[in-house]
Amino acid sequence: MRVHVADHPLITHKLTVLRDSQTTSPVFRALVEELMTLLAYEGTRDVRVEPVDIITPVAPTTGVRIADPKPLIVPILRAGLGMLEGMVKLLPSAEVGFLGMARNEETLEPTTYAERLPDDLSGRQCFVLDPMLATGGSLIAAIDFLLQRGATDVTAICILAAPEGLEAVEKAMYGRDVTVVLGAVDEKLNEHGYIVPGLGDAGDRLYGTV
Ligand SMILES: O=P(O)(O)OC[C@H]1O[C@H](OP(=O)(O)OP(=O)(O)O)[C@H](O)[C@@H]1O
Ligand SMILES: O=c1cc[nH]c(=O)[nH]1
Ligand SMILES: [Mg+2]
Repeated sequence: MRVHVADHPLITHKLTVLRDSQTTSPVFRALVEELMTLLAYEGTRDVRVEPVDIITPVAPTTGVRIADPKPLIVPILRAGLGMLEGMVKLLPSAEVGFLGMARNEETLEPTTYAERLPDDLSGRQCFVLDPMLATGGSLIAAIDFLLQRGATDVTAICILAAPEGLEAVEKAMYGRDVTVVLGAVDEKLNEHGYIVPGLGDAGDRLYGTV
């Protein structure tokens, strides 16, 4: 498994505003989308392309286009939904599938409550979107799901991770064609499984249930 932590002052700046408990839901939503666009640049570095012949006003040339089968973007509901728009802006030809997952706040175990994905993902390149990688349980379950359906390579894009969760994902995905792109790796998890310093509950902050 490959891990890439974005190291860019614009990302760190936007992350600081995102973390601030005074930041309102509308601003939080806008920042998640902007951060997604910046992380997508890194996350799509290995997107598959194929050659295409075109004619410019001056001369014929060969360029590239996103290859078939088109990539599949999979936001993990709810919080991953906040990242979807930023990703489809950069990859408008991609297909979108959905996984609904909720972490039990006592046991910290994830459950999958909704799934809307193509049955056969053979040969598909998948991009999983979830802002938070805490214990890693949700991301491991989501990636396992896609690999079992035949996905060949999976890139997860997360805004924040805890070192404990990242290690768990690395262990679970050892030897698999999986890449994790992160905005930052924070200090630790607290006793409630929250990322410290983190940003709180991403789903609640996006959709205003606090
Ligand atoms: O790494 P983990 O310990 O599994 O935690 C991370 C998960 O927790 C959050 O979702 P949550 O379960 O709060 O659902 P929500 O997006 O509906 O708020 C987050 O968006 C991840 O999916
Ligand atoms: O810090 C955390 C951990 C899990 N889910 C979140 O939304 N935030
Ligand atoms: Mg939540």
